[in-house]
Amino acid sequence: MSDIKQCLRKKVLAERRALSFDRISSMSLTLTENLLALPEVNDASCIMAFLAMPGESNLDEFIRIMLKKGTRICIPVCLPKRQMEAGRIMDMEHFEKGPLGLRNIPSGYDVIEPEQIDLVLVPAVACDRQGRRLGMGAGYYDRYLVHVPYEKRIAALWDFQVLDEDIPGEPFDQNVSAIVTDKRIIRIRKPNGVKF
Ligand SMILES: Nc1nc2c(c(=O)[nH]1)N(C=O)[C@@H](CNc1ccc(C(=O)N[C@@H](CCC(=O)O)C(=O)O)cc1)CN2
Ligand SMILES: Nc1ncnc2c1ncn2[C@@H]1O[C@H](COP(=O)(O)OP(=O)(O)OP(=O)(O)O)[C@@H](O)[C@H]1O
Repeated sequence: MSDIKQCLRKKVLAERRALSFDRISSMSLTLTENLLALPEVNDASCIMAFLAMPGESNLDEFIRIMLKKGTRICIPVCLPKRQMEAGRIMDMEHFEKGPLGLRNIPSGYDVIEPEQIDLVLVPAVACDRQGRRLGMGAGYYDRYLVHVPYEKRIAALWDFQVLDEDIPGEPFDQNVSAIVTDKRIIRIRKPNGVKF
């Protein structure tokens, strides 16, 4: 993996670790508002979200609102060989402790196939303006998003994680078509003839 990627990851993760509780609370509020303003969110009957690890963009309130509205919500479940599947959640309780401070669903969940998902909210350590994403470095999302059309992939992260500099692309990287933060909604212009 490129040194530039590793260096960027380290820098942004350090910024994330330094966030105060109050700052996270206020950023979560506006991120939730921006997500709720997306037509894709209102049109979806099934959304794959994620359960934030400490410091990460937090979708908890968004998920609660969508569950109340009757939208089906699923979250990533890590499988062997760095594969993932989408497990359905019915509420925001009863999780188990996973690595990196992640909350995992206990076994017995319903698996939702990628074809049934209308929108995937993708976590990222950083994104650039072209929709290239830098993740935790395990490639889980790169493998999963192959099964999800480009238009259905939207990154949800804190605004300072959107970088002005380009993230070096690698052949297996899967881009997102939009980025939602606590401050803005960025639509990525797909260059003519380019297939992601
Ligand atoms: N909220 C959220 N959920 C997510 C992701 C994410 O970025 N954010 N992922 C995005 O990809 C996947 C999880 N990614 C992971 C990436 C690395 C390790 C990992 O390195 N695990 C080490 C233990 C590390 C530790 O505890 O310090 C290991 O299993 O050995 C685990 C999960 C799926 N779920
Ligand atoms: N479709 C794929 N098939 C096989 N290997 C892959 C695939 N996609 C990515 N990888 C491998 O996964 C590793 C991690 O990729 P990368 O650094 O882009 O992860 P990331 O996007 O930062 O992490 P994540 O998706 O877990 O958040 C790379 O070394 C790459 O070789």
